[in-house]
Amino acid sequence: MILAENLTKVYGKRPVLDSLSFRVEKGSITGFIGPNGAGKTTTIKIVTGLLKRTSGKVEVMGMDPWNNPRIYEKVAIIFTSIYHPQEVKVKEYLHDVGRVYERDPRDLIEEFGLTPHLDKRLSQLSSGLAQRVQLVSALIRDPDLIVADEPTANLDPKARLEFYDVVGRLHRKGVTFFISSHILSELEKVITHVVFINRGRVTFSGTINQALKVEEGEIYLLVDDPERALQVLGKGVLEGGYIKVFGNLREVVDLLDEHGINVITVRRSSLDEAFKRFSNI
Ligand SMILES: Nc1ncnc2c1ncn2[C@@H]1O[C@H](COP(=O)(O)OP(=O)(O)OP(=O)(O)O)[C@@H](O)[C@H]1O
Repeated sequence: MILAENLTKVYGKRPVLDSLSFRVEKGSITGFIGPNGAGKTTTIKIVTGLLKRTSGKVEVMGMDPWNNPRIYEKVAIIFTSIYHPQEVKVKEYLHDVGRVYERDPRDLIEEFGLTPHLDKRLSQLSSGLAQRVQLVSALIRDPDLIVADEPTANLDPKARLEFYDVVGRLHRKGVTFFISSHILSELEKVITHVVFINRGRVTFSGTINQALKVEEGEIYLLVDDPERALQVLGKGVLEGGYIKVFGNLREVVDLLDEHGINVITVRRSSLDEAFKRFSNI
């Protein structure tokens, strides 16, 4: 869906992106993770055709995004807040987008519970509601790919969960996501792939399972027979329904499997720790 090869961006003489290479697989929810100033926004602007790269290759759905309005037919962008004149009313904004993409937005407005808010001005919306309006405006074009730059940065925890709920729902309908964030805790639950960036360099790119793979560490397991699992393992404790055990994930899961115990969910070290490990922080 997205391919970047040796992508660089230099501002003046300052290199901000240093030979970035990564992929966003079709059908994935890829988290783009790095601290402030790492280069996430710069990368996202290049990928969505808003900024010209200095060198390297970028393809989005097989197209070079620079100077290519065709990518906006199938790619939608979501920012932290709506970049649009704030005195405009929700209904004017969404109907205008609908006219551009020749689609009636009324079903989406209803589906996303925006009907009672249509007469509000964008400036009057709570951040959660504003983000829902942005999502609907993105969905009007029926995108195959949604690129989001820190979409939850302004949201309270409840609105963040709602946002990722919608992401999960759209993903099941086939939309691919590339989402930048430095708030990792909720991203971890929803993403399938991850690209770590630090100081303009990609430090890791792969599946979430690869990113969280640790040789030995603390593992949390949800199994169908926790009592027997503890007996089989000969170590570990039960914590809020999960078995917490220190060990090698592969060995632990294989051992339980040999004894016919079904592992329902595995949780390992957090994305935060993985990012630090890959970035040598
Ligand atoms: N127009 C510009 N001119 C010069 N330097 C810039 C420009 N835009 C961004 N930078 C610099 O490039 C670096 C990367 O910025 P970028 O906004 O891409 O990072 P980021 O990972 O998105 O961080 P944040 O979460 O803070 O936005 C920063 O050091 C920033 O100061």
